[in-house]
Amino acid sequence: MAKNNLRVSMEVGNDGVAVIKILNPPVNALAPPILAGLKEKYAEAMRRNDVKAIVLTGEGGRFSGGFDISVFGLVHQTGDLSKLPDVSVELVCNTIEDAKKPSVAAIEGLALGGGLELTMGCHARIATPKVQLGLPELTLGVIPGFGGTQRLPRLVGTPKAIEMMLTSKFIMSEEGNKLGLIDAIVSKEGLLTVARRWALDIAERRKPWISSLQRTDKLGSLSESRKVIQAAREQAKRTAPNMPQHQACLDAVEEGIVFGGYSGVLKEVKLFNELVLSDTSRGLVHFFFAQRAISKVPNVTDIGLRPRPIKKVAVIGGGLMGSGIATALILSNVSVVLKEINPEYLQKGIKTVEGNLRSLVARGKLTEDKAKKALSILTGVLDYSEFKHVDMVIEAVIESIPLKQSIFNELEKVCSPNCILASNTSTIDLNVIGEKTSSQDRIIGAHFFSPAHVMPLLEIVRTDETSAQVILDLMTVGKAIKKVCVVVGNCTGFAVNRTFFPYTQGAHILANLGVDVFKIDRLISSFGMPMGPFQLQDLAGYGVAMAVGKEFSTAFPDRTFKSPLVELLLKDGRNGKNNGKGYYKYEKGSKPKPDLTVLPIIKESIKLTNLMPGGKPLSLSDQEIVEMIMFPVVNEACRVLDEGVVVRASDLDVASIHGMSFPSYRGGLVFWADTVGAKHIYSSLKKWSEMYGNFFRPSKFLEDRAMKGIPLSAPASTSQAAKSRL
Ligand SMILES: C[C@H](O)CC(=O)SCCNC(=O)CCNC(=O)[C@H](O)C(C)(C)COP(=O)(O)OP(=O)(O)OC[C@H]1O[C@@H](n2cnc3c(N)ncnc32)[C@H](O)[C@@H]1OP(=O)(O)O
Repeated sequence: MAKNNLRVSMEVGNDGVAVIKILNPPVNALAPPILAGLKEKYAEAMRRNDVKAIVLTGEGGRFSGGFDISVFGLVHQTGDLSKLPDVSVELVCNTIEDAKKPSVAAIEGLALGGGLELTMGCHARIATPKVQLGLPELTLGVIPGFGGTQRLPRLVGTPKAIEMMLTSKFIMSEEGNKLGLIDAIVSKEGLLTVARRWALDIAERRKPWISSLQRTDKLGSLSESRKVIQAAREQAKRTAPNMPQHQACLDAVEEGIVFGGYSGVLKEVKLFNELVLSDTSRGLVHFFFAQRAISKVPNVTDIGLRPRPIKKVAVIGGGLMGSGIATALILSNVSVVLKEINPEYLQKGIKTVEGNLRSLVARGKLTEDKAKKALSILTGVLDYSEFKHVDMVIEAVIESIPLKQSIFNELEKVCSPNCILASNTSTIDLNVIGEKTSSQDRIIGAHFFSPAHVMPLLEIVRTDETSAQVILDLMTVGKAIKKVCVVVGNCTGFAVNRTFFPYTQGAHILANLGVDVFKIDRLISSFGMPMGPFQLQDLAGYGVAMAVGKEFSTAFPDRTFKSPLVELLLKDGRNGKNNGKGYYKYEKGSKPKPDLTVLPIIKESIKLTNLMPGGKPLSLSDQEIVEMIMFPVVNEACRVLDEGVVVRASDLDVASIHGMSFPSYRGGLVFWADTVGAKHIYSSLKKWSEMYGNFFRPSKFLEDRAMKGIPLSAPASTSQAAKSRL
């Protein structure tokens, strides 16, 4: 964030209105100097006799994106809470709300978090159309801390306020106006004029002088409010079991309703200060900045290149992946030519796209109109004649090297020389795919995760030859279709699948050591993964497990564990969720239930592998079970970092969260590993490798860092950087 031009200005007009303006591009974050500046300007406005009222606004078309999140980072590093200025009582209550001159907020663009909280301390709020209003603090592991938990319920009612805070979703100014959060919506041109007049009207008592904190008219009765809060508590227990900020937010709301707004404000500050220091906040704040860092790719985004427009994309293959990719593109207004090899497959592909859109409409995520519009820019084709007009091709056919090579060979002939040639392969080396072409500079991996129109991650895989322009173009398309794009180097499994291949294998080792598979799944779910490794395998289907297992055992034979279990399950007629029979039973309309008839099959596998020391099942603590599954994943992440497959460790954090649903409140895989400590991970893996074999053998990178006490996330040394694949 640019710090040099950060300031608060004040201009007093002939009408007696002081316009106080926040300037801290790009989002007018409320950094400590801005908050100090606000206090200073307010003091001046109170002193000056020529000031009757105040308009508070933001420069550059945005009111404010809230408190400066980098200050949380500083608090996390130092543990020093004094870095958090007293804003809630000092500035919002005493300086703005209880002032002897009224304030009106003039809001453009967005008012989020502390930004919205400042406006709620004002005596009225005027906004332009389509302003984003919200309190997303829970996504940072804290609660609103400038009085938001008190004033929002008083302005929009308790149920809506709780919904807005617990989901962290913003509303638009139009809805805010209906709810009573916004007093009037006016055009951009009229904003300051109306706000000034409104402020004077309050000062001269033509309009009511309302302090939000004193209001009670929207709170409803105590018993009603308690019911709403209790229901929210129950829901949060289910949806956010490991996140303390949800219950804390409800505690603050409840305090204010029971004991009054000011008590609520004091409770809120207390809870806020406790939460800022929590591991959850540390993880989520790290994740916030990590997500923003991925868009900065050295020698790609910092060399003055401009993205070329990508308006039309050809997708080859209408299977699950191809049709998902096509859906993602047309949903964001990118025209798609979907190619298949015969009318039957083509029809099936188009039907899948239609089905994807229908299910989004059914879930209220898309309107009928938008679905129709999206379909209107999809064309099905059986040959390459349309390809000369496309800006990019994404190949999404089965994982066959000769097939992919022949397709890329053909593409080179039929596409324009500037067309980007992308493959959605999840395993095959891109250099091999492009081997028979002379277009290596425009060949790139576009690795979507299934279902491609739902999963947020797009791994952009570059080779040594891929040009910076092509990488930038794919990053731009990815962003346009609302994907989180992480640029990675070329290796088996790329960053995510490579890092996580030991996840299932570790689980299989434990199963073969006699640990209950359902217990493993339960513990891994409580760790924060959406489901355990066995349920995940059921979901993906055993065919995938076999294919992926083969790929990794070829690439990394020294450390793959070959479990006979999947083959035995297949032999028993099980194929996971696909046929309703796996480790779990799948019946329509009910949750998967552990299928105890799988136990003899696991026993057979145990017999074949003969891993159990003395033939007895291993007795492990819950923590050891989680660690024996997650530490090998960290170990592989270390190799990925060592080989420079990602630009920075935090990219792997983002990729693990968006690609594998690793819990965001743990900050991502590497961040979490550093909270556990390299030393403990290393010594545990070393011990297990001696007991159970090479699968657990710690990598050199992990060993080095553990010995030297360097965090795994620390940037690579010069010698390591030299090996980078990026
Ligand atoms: C006490 C209070 O209750 C506590 C708080 O207020 S906590 C803060 C609550 N506010 C938020 O959570 C909003 C966080 N910001 C956002 O969601 C989005 O940045 C946004 C919707 C404001 C803008 O999105 P977008 O236009 O896509 O820009 P985006 O790339 O995210 O951000 C632009 C830059 O501003 C920075 N930024 C955004 N909000 C920031 C904030 N509140 N503090 C510090 N930096 C911030 C980003 O890190 C990024 O910096 P970079 O260019 O150096 O990478």
